[in-house]
Amino acid sequence: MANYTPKNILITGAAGFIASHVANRLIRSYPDYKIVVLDKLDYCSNLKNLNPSRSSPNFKFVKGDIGSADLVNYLLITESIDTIMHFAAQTHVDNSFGNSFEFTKNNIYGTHVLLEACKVTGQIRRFIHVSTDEVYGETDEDAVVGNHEASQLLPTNPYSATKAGGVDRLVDGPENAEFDSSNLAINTSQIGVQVPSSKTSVSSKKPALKFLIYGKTGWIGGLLGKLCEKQQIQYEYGKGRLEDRSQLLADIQTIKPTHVFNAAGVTGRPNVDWCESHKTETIRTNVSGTLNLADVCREHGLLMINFATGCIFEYDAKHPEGSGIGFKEEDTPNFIGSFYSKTKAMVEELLKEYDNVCTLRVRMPISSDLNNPRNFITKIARYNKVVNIPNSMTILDELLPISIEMAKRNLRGIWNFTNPGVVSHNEILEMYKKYINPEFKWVNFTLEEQAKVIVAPRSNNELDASKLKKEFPELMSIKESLIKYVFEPNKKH
Ligand SMILES: O=c1ccn([C@@H]2O[C@H](COP(=O)(O)OP(=O)(O)O[C@H]3O[C@H](CO)[C@@H](O)[C@H](O)[C@H]3O)[C@@H](O)[C@H]2O)c(=O)[nH]1
Repeated sequence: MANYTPKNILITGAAGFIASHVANRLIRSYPDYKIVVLDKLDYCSNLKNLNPSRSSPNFKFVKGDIGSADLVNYLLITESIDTIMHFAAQTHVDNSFGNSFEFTKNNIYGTHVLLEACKVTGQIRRFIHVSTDEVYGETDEDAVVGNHEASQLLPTNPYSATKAGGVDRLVDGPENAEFDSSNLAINTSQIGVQVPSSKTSVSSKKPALKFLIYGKTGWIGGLLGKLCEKQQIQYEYGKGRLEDRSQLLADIQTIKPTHVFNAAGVTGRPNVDWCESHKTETIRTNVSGTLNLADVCREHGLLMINFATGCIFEYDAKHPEGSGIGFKEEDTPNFIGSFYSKTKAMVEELLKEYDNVCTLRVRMPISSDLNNPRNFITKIARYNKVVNIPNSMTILDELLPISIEMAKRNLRGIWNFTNPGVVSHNEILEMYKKYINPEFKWVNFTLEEQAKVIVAPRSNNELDASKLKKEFPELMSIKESLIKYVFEPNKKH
């Protein structure tokens, strides 16, 4: 929660008196926040209240009822809502005597629908429920101490009774929810005077997540499963082939995941040169398959975390080697030297059209398992000759837990998924020598010499990891991470 800043806020009842002021103010003062307002435009609300915001790009109005679970779930998912400010309510006390059912429906059932949606989607970081001071009933005129948040609720009319009902449900909380809930009791007869909010954190409870992971036999897919077990997150591996839409549908229908991880794909054995001689197989899985899965997930309102590659760039005049100027998320790929990279760049471009996809650009992945033949360190330690070029790389031990957190935060779009900074082959092998084997020796060769022993050129680049660092300030630089996660735990000397 420490790093949480709202991005996409749902305001219910925003055409009403109080919420429209809040919505208009937020839209004006925070152009970076997307404000989605939901209101059924009942007798006590008026769309004109939102006139000041109508033309703002960060404003979206949806006419609808908070009592519709389908609508609320749909909105939370498609708009990537992370924060709810819940104002929608039937409020006219007099009406509540003759028409108490409407009050129960809106104020209790409606609130419960919202909370259930928080539980089901598992993506709401903060829920602010605007209530009323009337839940406390009458306070003696000569009372010395006013009501505090934990005071007994003694509503005296059907309206305040429904508000107390809604609040009760909120504070008890939907089980499994992981979000902060704040109750604001507002004295509507004296707008502007607010009882301070009480914060009830239920963040120690686990959210009801269920991950569907593709890539069971792969390195990253295998590690993800282990992480889920460690973090007690429910998960299952997909049985379907990515290129078979009906099998993917069957997986989603039987597993009913909250999120889908795609760590399936061909990267070639022993290396990407394999793709040069297996082009249709590469297309089938990496292109058709990935797009298929993204599309099926989109149809089901599911976020797909896609393990992609950053090997679609190479140093150029604007991003020269050693300059510290890395390629950013929005930069257009400029490396198509290998068939593998070429198709990956094409898929990335197409996936931009899918707003349910989070693309993670992994590079030269490294883990603490130095026996794994996929591990970049293992690879370069075994080659007869190695090139020596600084590159961005991904320390899986640090970054895979971050990918899970990204799913929980429902982050989308493209992310350079590497540790900040670069490290060269020789710098890694020096560390290898220091921590693992003091006898270790290696021979360097040039890219031209390397071209004679491999089929396709390899990409060398620096990715700008500042977007990831901003979201996860604790992210370590590549060299620090290498020492902490790989070399210290494997230290032999
Ligand atoms: O004789 C050699 C062969 C390769 N290399 C270098 O070793 C590194 C790894 O190359 P290679 O083993 O051929 O790996 P790739 O097949 O290019 O695989 C990398 O890129 C793939 C696609 O992104 C990822 O799936 C892999 O995990 C990642 O190691 C690169 O810097 C190469 O330039 C040498 O120094 N000497």
